Amino acid sequence: MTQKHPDFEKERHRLAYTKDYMEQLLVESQRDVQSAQENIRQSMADLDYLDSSLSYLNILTNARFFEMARSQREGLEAIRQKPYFARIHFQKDGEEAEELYIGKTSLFHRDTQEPIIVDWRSPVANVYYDGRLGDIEYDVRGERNHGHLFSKRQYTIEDGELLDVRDIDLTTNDELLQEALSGKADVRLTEIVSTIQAEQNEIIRAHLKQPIIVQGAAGSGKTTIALHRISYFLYTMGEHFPAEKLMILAPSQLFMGYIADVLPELGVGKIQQTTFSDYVQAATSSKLKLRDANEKLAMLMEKEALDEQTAWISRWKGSLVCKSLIDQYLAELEKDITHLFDDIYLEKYRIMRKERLQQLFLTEFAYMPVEKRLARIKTVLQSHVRQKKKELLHLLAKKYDEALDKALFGLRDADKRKEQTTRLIDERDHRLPIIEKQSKTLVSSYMKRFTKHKTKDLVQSFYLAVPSLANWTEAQTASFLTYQSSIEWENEDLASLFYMQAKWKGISEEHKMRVVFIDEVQDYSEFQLAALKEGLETDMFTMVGDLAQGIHSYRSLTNWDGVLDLFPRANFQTLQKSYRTTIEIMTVANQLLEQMEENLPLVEPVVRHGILPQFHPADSLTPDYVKVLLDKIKASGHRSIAIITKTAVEAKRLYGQLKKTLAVQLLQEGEEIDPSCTLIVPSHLAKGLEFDAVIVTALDSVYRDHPIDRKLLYVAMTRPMHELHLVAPSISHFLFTESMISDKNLLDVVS
Ligand SMILES: Nc1ncnc2c1ncn2[C@@H]1O[C@H](COP(=O)(O)OP(=O)(O)OP(=O)(O)O)[C@@H](O)[C@H]1O
Repeated sequence: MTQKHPDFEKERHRLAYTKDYMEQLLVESQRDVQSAQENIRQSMADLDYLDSSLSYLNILTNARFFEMARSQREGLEAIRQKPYFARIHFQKDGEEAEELYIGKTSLFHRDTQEPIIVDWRSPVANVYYDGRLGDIEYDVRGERNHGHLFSKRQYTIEDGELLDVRDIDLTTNDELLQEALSGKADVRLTEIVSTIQAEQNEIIRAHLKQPIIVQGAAGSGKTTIALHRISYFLYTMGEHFPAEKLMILAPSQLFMGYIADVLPELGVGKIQQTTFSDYVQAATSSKLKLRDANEKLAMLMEKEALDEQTAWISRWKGSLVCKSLIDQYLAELEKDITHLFDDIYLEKYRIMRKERLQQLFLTEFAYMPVEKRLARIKTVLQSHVRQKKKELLHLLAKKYDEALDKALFGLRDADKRKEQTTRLIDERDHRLPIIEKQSKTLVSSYMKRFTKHKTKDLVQSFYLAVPSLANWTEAQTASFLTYQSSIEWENEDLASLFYMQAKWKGISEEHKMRVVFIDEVQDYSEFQLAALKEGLETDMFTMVGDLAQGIHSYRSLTNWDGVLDLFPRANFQTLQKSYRTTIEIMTVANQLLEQMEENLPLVEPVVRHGILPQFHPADSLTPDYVKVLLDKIKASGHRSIAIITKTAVEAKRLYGQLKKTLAVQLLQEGEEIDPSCTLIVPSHLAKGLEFDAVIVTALDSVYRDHPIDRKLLYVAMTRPMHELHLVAPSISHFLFTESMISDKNLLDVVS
């Protein structure tokens, strides 16, 4: 048995003290909840015969009290089994040294205000993640603080029991991290607050109002970090940015399920979680039947390359050239609208000149989207008409009064006088009500000349107009028009759609997010990012991705330069270390990375060893073979296992073959992962996921020496944490040569 830490007993007492205090609070908050409930019940009963406003007030106050007590109770219960995970012994300059225990939320002693637990997101906790021992500096709301860090200590606490205590300094390996990485056999992502590494901490806490772009290796924790940054953001800036104004854009519905449990664990609720496609459709009120994005990918995987036309159009739709052509197109439409303005008359009086209206439209309201400008002009006109009508009625009434006076007192001839006054009275009684009536409908009938358009119709008419705006050859124009007539909507059109909405109608308050987090950003085009940024009028974006996994690169980013141009204030960070995979697996995956055009540095796995990846030469995967293999993997203690195929067709075929005898699930977009099954998943859908062990197959088709295949294979190979198995008739199906096996000893061949 290993030696216990000399302070173990002391720490056990400290834990007992914390737990006791928490129990006491739990009892109190339970009492508070009950008393609030009782008060509400009483006030309800009193409603009928007491002054009801007083009872309502009572109900409201108690409801608020109830909510507070309940949320305190829930908070305490969430950390009951593991109140904290680390301690720093720290002295701020000019103050007494303190021992601060760091956990998922903070807890202060009600009477003494002593911090019993300090939140991991608090400024001082940064010292734990960032600080080396000795003299250190840290920021609190932009102010530099100095201090001295004497020690950092970590705890293993399970079910409220202290199991281990260890001090960490520069020389000790981070055992807690090692433990965290070697365990975990879940198909879901978890929070990592106790083992966040310094380079990850830097990204989580990087200036929150500044955009950040992270190029991170597979398994470097990008998704995890993005989620922790959200939690940190709300903790630090939640007062100014409510959770409803934060949005995380995930690559798929499937992925959202995969991250769903982490956010509540990190104390994050209510934030918008969606995909780019769903968000754009909601924000533009369009329901689109989008062509399956993977159709093109499948085409790419079968052919040498997408046919030049298709690739060219996809690239163009995601480019800033397309964006500037929309600007040109909209400028033309604006011109057309400008010509529609006429002088506006109330009865026979001109009450506003068209030049004034044009000036409002083109200059004064130019900062607004087109339809918003027209709506504003309508309001301006309405109040102007109201005003003018009043003036006019007053003026005319006065004019008729004077004329009547003149007729009554100026005309001697009684007949003439009568005729004149009657005429004047008739005329007045006819005209004034007409003015009154006309004024009511004048503006709305004037505004009818400006027809409203659906955003998606505008995009379609833009596409029809493009050939006259772009410098295309006849052949390009012809292929574009043929292409457009063959499809309805596809992922590539979403940028135009969102941008058009922003410029023409504006993004409604409900969809106007103020802070955006994007995972797998390498799959976005420059235009998609530009459209989001302009439409939302913010650059507070956290963007994480990996160019090596850019399997849609025919239509998305191939380098970061363009994104840096779009976000000139951005902080650019790279993460090279992989926390997911063993050294043995990463060494094989790195062979692929070396062959890629992106020139990305090799991934450094954290020091964790496992078995060599195994190559199983086989023409097919029979149920018997899979069963033996799965049993062997499970015997090593691994639970989450996936078979990753190259194509969706192969996945389906394998599923058909295995489902009768084995518990397998064919993973499809929009489905939940069933942890009790072995998953069968095509490589493009495996992106972002992780498993204990992965079996990569290339049975029906080979991974070719082609950028897209290399990326797909790289994605597949970087999914496992512990074991990688490759199954194909020949090792060349995985882009490896025999010498890699014999000379470099990278793989084990299992016959
Ligand atoms: N500091 C850490 N402590 C413990 N586990 C970590 C840490 N950082 C990352 N991990 C784990 O490493 C794995 C990979 O993390 P994550 O999925 O966030 O990486 P990623 O960069 O998004 O990967 P990919 O690009 O392959 O999708 C997860 O299991 C995560 O919990």
